[in-house]
Amino acid sequence: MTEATLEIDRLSKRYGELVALNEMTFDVRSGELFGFVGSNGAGKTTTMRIAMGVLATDSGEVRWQGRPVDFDTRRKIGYMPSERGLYPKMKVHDQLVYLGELHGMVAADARRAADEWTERLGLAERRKDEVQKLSLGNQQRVQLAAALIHDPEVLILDEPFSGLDPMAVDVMSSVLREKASAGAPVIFSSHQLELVERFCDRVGIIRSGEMVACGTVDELRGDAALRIRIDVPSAQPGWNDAIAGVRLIEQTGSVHVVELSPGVDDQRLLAAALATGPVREFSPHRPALTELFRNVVSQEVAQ
Ligand SMILES: Nc1ncnc2c1ncn2[C@@H]1O[C@H](COP(=O)(O)OP(=O)(O)OP(=O)(O)O)[C@@H](O)[C@H]1O
Repeated sequence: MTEATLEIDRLSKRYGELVALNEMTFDVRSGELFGFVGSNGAGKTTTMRIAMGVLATDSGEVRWQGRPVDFDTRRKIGYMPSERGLYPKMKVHDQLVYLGELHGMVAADARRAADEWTERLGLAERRKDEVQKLSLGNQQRVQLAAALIHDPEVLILDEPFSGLDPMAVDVMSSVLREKASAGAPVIFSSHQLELVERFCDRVGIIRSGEMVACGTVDELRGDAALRIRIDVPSAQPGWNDAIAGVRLIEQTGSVHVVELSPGVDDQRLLAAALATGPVREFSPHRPALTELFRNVVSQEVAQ
């Protein structure tokens, strides 16, 4: 394990009978953008709150640079809670300076950082406004500034993109990428799977408090069964029935997406397709993260 890694090691958490986390384990490496996804109630917020130390774990450990996260280490983490944690009546700039000082910055440094981040995040005109007078999207920008003000070594962000307009998504994305490029591990939760797929280096899909798939989107695809997209305009229904291990997933007009069981020879399928007449398309179908996610969720239902 490299030193600059945030390790989430077998975290378990119960609320009475409810198992919120069951040995949740993964790591986020230096310079990496890690997308943390899962259904509502899967355990994302619980994991992040434990990692930040605002919630106690029943068992397991969170480590940063090989050492358990403690009070001092926590000051090196930038955290954006899902419930948002700003003081509504405090002015934007004052609030950021105050939060910077809480993290141990001297006032002049905190003021300079508040100037820089409000500028960078498009809030320069709003510095003297009370937070409660800002739109939700702008409050979220302030929340991001609050997570960044003390130049943290690690970023843990709970749904930072929810409710942002496309311009704000771009600003948020470039800031997070910049922090990762500077060496920080960046973990964020999101239900916007297209964005996660486009943006993250690795993705962790959790289900019922456990990590069930973790890796690059390509690696996650590697675990999925091979799917092929075939356009056979002259085919009659049942044209592929003779080949065992081929399952029709969807059909739109003459375009079929089929799934092949392990060991099924795709060339036999191609021969069957050619036997129907012209074949306009025959290509591996690369499932999007949304589809991979649905597969994981449907396994949950099937269990
Ligand atoms: N304080 C609490 N008391 C009891 N149960 C709780 C508490 N906090 C969370 N839970 C439960 O723990 C489970 C995990 O919740 P958590 O908020 O971590 O999920 P999540 O993945 O962040 O969900 P979402 O995508 O909806 O934000 C859920 O079943 C939730 O109802």
